[in-house]
Amino acid sequence: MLCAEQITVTRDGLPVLLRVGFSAGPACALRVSGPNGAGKSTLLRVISGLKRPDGGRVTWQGEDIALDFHAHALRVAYLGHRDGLKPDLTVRENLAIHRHHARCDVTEALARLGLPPCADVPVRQLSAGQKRRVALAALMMKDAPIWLLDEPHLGLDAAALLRLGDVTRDHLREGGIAIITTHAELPIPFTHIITLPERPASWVAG
Ligand SMILES: Nc1ncnc2c1ncn2[C@@H]1O[C@H](COP(=O)(O)OP(=O)(O)OP(=O)(O)O)[C@@H](O)[C@H]1O
Repeated sequence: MLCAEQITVTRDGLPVLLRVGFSAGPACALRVSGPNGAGKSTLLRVISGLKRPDGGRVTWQGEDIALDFHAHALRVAYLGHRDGLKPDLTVRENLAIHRHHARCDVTEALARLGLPPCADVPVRQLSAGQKRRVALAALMMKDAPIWLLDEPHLGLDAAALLRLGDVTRDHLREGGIAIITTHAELPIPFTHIITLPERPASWVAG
């Protein structure tokens, strides 16, 4: 069970998140919604352990993730706005980086995201949507129970959105957790939704 308890984050002395909480167990698909600037990406970074909250805590199986960030990083697969790929390596070589302790091999990951035609192309030559597919293939290779997807639909065409839905549903069927920020309709059976409120004007530094 993953729990966020009373998460508060401030920037420049002003709150971005104020006492946000949720629990997510096996097969939970949590949609995080809210207007631009509401703190969705910030919440994902806190759950990933990349950002420490100013108040509250995140726990996994009842234990504060702050006790061992290295262990937490191993259980999280995070897709941020940037794809985190190595531009001079081919698609296949980028995925091969994740082959140790992977939940599937490179060939399967390529196939699941429709990437075989560009498997041997350097990533820098790919379109934005193709890069996003590679990032998703890398994510599904990681044997991690917690998926954190920050606007995963960006750049994806209709076929790729269906593939995103397929791999996410498989992850949920295997007992995984998916926490997803999105402004789009995704083919994912969300079981929980949290909506972050718009930041009051008095909270936004001007
Ligand atoms: N590096 C930063 N320094 C200062 N303030 C920041 C920084 N990053 C984000 N913020 C503030 O935190 C607020 C929340 O940002 P965040 O990226 O979490 O929002 P979001 O809900 O993901 O927005 P969007 O829908 O536009 O992606 C923003 O309004 C911004 O004012």
